[in-house]
Amino acid sequence: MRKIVVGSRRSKLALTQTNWVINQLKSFGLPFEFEIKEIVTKGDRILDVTLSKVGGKGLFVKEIEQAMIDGEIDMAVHSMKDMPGVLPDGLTIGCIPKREDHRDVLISKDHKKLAELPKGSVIGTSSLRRSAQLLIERPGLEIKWIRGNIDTRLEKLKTEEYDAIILAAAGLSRMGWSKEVVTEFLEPEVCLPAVGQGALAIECRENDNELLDLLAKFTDKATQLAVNAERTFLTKMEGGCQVPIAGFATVNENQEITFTGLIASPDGKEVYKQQLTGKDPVVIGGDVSTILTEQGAKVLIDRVKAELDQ
Ligand SMILES: NCc1[nH]cc(CCC(=O)O)c1CC(=O)O
Repeated sequence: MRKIVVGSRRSKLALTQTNWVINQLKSFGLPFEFEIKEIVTKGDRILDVTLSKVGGKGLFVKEIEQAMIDGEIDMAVHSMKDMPGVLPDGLTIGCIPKREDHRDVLISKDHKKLAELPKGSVIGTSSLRRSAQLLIERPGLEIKWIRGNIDTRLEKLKTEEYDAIILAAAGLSRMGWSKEVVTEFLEPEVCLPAVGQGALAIECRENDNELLDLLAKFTDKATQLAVNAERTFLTKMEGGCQVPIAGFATVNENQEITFTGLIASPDGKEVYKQQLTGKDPVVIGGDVSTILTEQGAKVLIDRVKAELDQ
């Protein structure tokens, strides 16, 4: 019987997601054994700087990918939104399970919704995407960076000078937090999610056909289409988490994809947003990128990146 070694970060969310996927795969009753190997990534070691300054996305996945290339592990479960747009040679996303809740949520100290928070309220987030969109909606709010895993952030809301924090609904529900901690679910019209938010990526070696056959059974077609449109947009815009970039797609019963892409300045004063519907995820993700670029979004991205480098 083949033993599949699954690499995972040591965080509670990563281990929960990894165990969930393994249990789903086991339920197919196929002749595989699974073993988890924990890997500490750069993103886990560096906790005191904002993500955008230390290199954004790849942080949580690079070391895990190297272990896969070296044959130390066979597969890994990532949050899709932590995945860079382009994968290293030899690796592939073998499976995309059905997406969890795609929304961001507001959790505030005295249960005040976004519209009710007094001017000057301090919101904890380290995502430029979230802060830019909050400032578009409520220019009077103050943003304060916050780092750490989900539990740490909820604790900091209680003990530090934050009036509210923003988290992904998917992370909360995978960790078993009840909906009761949530003050308000932010719909995509208010806070467009990160590319891939709420979805998982199961990564493996491109030539591991045995494992790829198993993983194929577990892919959700609608999620795959949506994520494909979103990631095409991400790659074409050359965004990372260094710039406020958001992209979210839904798929209807006729397999039609509606994709919305957004690029904004960190202060929320400059916004480029476009929605398209179509059948081909690569075409609509690419077309939204082209339209936003023509409107000036690429110039904005380059400017924001140059400011960060200073
Ligand atoms: N930024 C870190 C991160 N990466 C994935 C999730 C969980 C949600 C998801 O899978 O999209 C989170 C936590 C959060 O943003 O609140």
